[in-house]
Amino acid sequence: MTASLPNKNAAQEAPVLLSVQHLTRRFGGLVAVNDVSFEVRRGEIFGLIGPNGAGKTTLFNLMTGLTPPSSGSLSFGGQMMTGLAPHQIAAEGISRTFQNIRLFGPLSALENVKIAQHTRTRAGLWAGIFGRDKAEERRVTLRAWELLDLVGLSERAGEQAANFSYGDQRRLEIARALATQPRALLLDEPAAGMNTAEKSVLTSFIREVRDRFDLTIMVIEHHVPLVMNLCDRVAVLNFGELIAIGDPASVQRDPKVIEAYLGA
Ligand SMILES: Nc1ncnc2c1ncn2[C@@H]1O[C@H](COP(=O)(O)OP(=O)(O)OP(=O)(O)O)[C@@H](O)[C@H]1O
Repeated sequence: MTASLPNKNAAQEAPVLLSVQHLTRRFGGLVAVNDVSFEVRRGEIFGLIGPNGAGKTTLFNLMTGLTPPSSGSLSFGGQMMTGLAPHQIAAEGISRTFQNIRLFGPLSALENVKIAQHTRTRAGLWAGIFGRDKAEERRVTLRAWELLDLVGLSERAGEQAANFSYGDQRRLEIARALATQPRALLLDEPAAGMNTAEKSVLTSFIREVRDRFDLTIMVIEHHVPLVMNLCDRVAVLNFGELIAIGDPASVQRDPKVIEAYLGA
């Protein structure tokens, strides 16, 4: 696996891919995401941090259609995504992983990646359930092998996902997310549950995935050294509000950010 430098300058000049405008989500009296606006440029690795309960996962849920916004909008590649169902947003090219891993535990790693491809294959979901034609099946299987190889799991393709370590399950989740051929990948705490050795290779792995698939990546992560090393820019949420955005070093020095973390 080859490490690459963050393409910070390239990302700064690249066109905007994701535009979040005044996104707000209320749950009863609680404003989980409060009038949040920012833009992510093509090719960026964009971090989203903040204390527990700050609204990070809710923001990902809003961006992937799992939770409808109370107000505000998301556009992707200039196209409005607000109001689309999760499978439509995935088909447009925004894919994600989850904080609580959502693999099919009893199925093999290979089957997990094959099933994830249904949003992109010609025959769609019905074929995922009732079987594809032979040529399509071969293509889907080959691509699943390629993705497992990329995340370093091809030698365990036949093993049940439930038997994998946390770190390997997270890598398998990334392979699944890539199976839909996204343009943007949203990673919700990819280092959670990983041991130190797994965490140390995660940065170069995520950069390699970005470079190889020409992706734009947003990442929620509590592990601060990882965020600081990995991300071109970082946004900070606190009580649902965007309190800081910028390069990792300046965000880390921002008094509002320091106060949010010390007060948490
Ligand atoms: N479906 C829901 N119904 C009611 N409240 C919710 C719901 N989802 C999230 N919340 C609340 O919204 C707030 C933001 O939660 P969210 O999970 O987005 O935070 P987070 O920044 O991802 O936290 P963590 O770092 O702990 O995962 C919390 O107060 C949470 O309890």
